[in-house]
Amino acid sequence: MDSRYEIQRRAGGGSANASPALGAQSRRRKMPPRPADYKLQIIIIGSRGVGKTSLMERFTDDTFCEACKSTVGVDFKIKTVELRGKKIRLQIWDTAGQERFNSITSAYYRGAKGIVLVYDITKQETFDDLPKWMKMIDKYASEEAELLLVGNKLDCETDRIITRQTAERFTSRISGLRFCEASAKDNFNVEECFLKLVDDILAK
Ligand SMILES: Nc1nc2c(ncn2[C@@H]2O[C@H](COP(=O)(O)OP(=O)(O)OP(=O)(O)O)[C@@H](O)[C@H]2O)c(=O)[nH]1
Repeated sequence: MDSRYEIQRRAGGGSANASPALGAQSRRRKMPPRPADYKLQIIIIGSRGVGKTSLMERFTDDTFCEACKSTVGVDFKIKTVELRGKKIRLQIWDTAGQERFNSITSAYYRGAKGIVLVYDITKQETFDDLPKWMKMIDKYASEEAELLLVGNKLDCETDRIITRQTAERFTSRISGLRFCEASAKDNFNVEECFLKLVDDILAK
């Protein structure tokens, strides 16, 4: 993985300047955490059951839930990362995939600097829904927002319906849309996808 993509460790930062007389434990207690240089909001959207919550939880807590409850409305988690020498506090919004929540979830698009649009590589309908989600982005999100399409459940390769080429063809028709495949279950490419998005936001 690119060495720039270094996840911030909660404890120990900046302890080299502390008095040598202090033990490691007290140094940790005395040092106030360095405030974040940037605060960014990222929103995860896509059809029901594609793995939005699972991707968020894998990225923020490194956990995976086999039988998660469907998201009602919106939920969020915080994760702090270091990229390009900056400390960035990410607020990640996980939205419900069910259409009946669209009026609630659409309110969260505007503030997002990054949008993660997810489909399930084993479910045709979740890919067919992408134009509908793109319309939601056009309608509610900032034009400045960075967009990332994620084909999730890569661990289910034998059940794959949507080829990588098909998804790449879709991506190439939409300016500024990036693409990656990942598995929240196997923890494959999840961190890389999120960090690439954040890096693109910072580069802007
Ligand atoms: N095999 C596999 N299953 C996954 C993966 N990611 C999520 N799942 C499963 O897919 C189901 C739905 O996952 P969620 O994360 O709840 O999906 P969601 O998109 O948040 O769903 P809604 O909240 O209903 O919109 C769960 O049973 C997960 O365990 C993955 O990468 N691989």
